[in-house]
Amino acid sequence: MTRNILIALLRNDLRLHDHPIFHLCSEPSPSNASFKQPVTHVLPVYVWDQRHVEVSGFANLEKAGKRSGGKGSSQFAKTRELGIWRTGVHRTKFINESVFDLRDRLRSVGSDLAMFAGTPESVVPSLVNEIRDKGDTVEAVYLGREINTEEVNVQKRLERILQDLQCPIKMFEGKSLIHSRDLGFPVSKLPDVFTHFRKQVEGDDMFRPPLPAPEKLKPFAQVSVQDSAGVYSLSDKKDQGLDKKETVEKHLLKPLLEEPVLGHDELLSKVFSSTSEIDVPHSAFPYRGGETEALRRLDHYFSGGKSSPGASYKETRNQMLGADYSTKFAAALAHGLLSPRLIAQKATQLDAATGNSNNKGGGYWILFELLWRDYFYFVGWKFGSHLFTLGGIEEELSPKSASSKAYEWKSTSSLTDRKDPFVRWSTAKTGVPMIDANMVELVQTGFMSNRGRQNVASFLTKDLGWNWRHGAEFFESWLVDYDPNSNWGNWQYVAGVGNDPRSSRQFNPIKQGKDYDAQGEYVATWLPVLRDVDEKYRHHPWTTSGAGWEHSAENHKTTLQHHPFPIVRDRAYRLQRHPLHWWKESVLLYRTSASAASSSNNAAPAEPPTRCSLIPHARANAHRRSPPTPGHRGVPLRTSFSNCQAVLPLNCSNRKRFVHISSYRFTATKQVAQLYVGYSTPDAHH
Ligand SMILES: Cc1cc2nc3c(=O)[nH]c(=O)nc-3n(C[C@H](O)[C@H](O)[C@H](O)COP(=O)(O)OP(=O)(O)OC[C@H]3O[C@@H](n4cnc5c(N)ncnc54)[C@H](O)[C@@H]3O)c2cc1C
Repeated sequence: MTRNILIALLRNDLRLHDHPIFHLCSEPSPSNASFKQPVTHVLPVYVWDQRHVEVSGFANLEKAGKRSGGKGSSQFAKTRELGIWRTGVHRTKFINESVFDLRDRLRSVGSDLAMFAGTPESVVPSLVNEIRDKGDTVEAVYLGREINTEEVNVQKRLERILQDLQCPIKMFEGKSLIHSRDLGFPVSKLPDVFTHFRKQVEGDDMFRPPLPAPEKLKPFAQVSVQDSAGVYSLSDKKDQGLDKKETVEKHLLKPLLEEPVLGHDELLSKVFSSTSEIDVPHSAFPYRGGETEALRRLDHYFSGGKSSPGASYKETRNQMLGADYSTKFAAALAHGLLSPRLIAQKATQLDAATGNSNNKGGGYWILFELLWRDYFYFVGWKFGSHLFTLGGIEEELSPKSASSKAYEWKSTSSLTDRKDPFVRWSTAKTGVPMIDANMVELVQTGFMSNRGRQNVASFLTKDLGWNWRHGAEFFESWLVDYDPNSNWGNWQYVAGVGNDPRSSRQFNPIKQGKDYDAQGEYVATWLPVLRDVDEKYRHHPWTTSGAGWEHSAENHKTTLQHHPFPIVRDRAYRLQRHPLHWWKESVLLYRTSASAASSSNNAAPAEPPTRCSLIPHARANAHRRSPPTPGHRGVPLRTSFSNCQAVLPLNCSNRKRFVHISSYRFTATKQVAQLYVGYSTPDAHH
């Protein structure tokens, strides 16, 4: 009997529940399955895409060439700017676990999964041809719709190739909480500010109910194809053990471990066992990939009514230690192990059960965050490739404002230069505990809390003035939950080139540390050297003596030999010719050191600020000025003080010279201040 086969190409939708394609392929066929001819068999297919994951660890694999979307053997799955692995060890392991879990789950409902490495544009047409050569028919190729540039290009190429083969292709939307057709406006009219978006879409019926997982699927279509460029069948290599999770993982990790990124082997060697299991005792993300584990986590988070972790989400979500302070659903969402609608349904049910249906319960706030995810998804859809450009989507939204800002992003010239500020940031050597601890956590576990992400992104882009795309690529490599829209969208947002661009979105990592990690437990967990430092000083160990910078530098040398000086101080030495940098860095260092404060020669306003962001044109002027000489009255800098947080110490010093903020004065609006930054000799200081 002729088989009529439906090919289901899976990408970031590795689950059975709320899966429109598996729903249509369930047995018996649901009433909305409008096939041309009755489908007799289904062929679920997963392809390890050579453009995203490095596949050269598989013996005799021939990579796809240009016609099939690849670049042959010259192609490595590396990022564009930094040239680091696009999918690092943690996410590679997680996806592999997820793929094998899906295979097991498919088997449990009477189906299976065909696994390949290469490109979908090579694999799918080969399958179509093979099926037809055997005298069977192909009903269609079904796949989940992706909206980002590269994925859209894959879809377009597939469409073209399948059109030539006269094989229908159909795409299904299943990534977002709200279906694009239910938004109430076309994606092109997406509001530019999140709050406006939320207010327009929020409501009791904003999301469709999730589809149930099929109890039985149509039988699996066994199809064998010959290996060729871009087509490397793992399922057909049982003799090499490539139908086993552990063997596939070993081959996938091989190139990543042989060529570690940025010297991170040092950090990773502490957590990798000889069997390449990763063991991190304090990991906030101790989870494996796969729908099975994701559903278990979902159940855990929402079980227990008022005492469930979900019920207290609003109060705990900004913490940084432990598994339950936030949902940890992001990785499951990124790879489609959990449907956002199932999470939203459970969150709503939790609020109803705990008497919190008034938008005040933990469930509501989880939904709120899922709307942020949706927002970035639709931003990615609307702005396409602008999600990835240096000028960001602001260039599209308001080109005038974007060009007036004239950011001077700094870039890394060599990843092997350990003194390079970006390399120090990415190897957890900035000397600022809140930043370094988060970076260690990321590299060792593949996860970082939202609080941490905001801080390290702000530090890289605002304190160091670094090219934000370097940071985004670094996150892409290391995050288990990497998602193009959430990652690049958030990086743009923090860098001030995305939606709602504001240059003042800058965090003070020391204050943030004190607010969210008061005892310094988080930083001491990931930077054990800080265990020996008094809790009060863990976020600024250089002030341990309490006597200001000079003494603390001595103290630092003796007690914190393995903890670097803050990078901002090092840079201050090197950038003496740029008064602006002096000023910025001095403020960063000294705003926490109460003992450094002394009086100003001008009358001080009642509440002098510490968090200052420069008005852009002052930045440009400051760069043009010649360096001030000792005794010079100072360089006037106009600053905006809308984010004031604490008292600004007025006199700042460093070992060789002293820089002081000699005076400041508020204008009538109290929004703008004139700041005079001057130098004096060490003798003159006391
Ligand atoms: C610079 C930067 C990069 C980021 N990169 C990613 C990324 O690649 N992938 C990713 O999923 N999230 C990213 N985020 C958003 C957020 O930090 C993570 O989603 C969150 O920390 C994951 O932990 P959780 O699942 O416990 O989140 P929870 O606090 O439990 O939130 C629940 C869910 O809401 C969504 N969510 C929460 N906050 C955001 C947000 N700001 N933007 C978009 N969705 C959000 C996530 O899907 C998350 O799983 C990034 C944030 C920043 C500042």
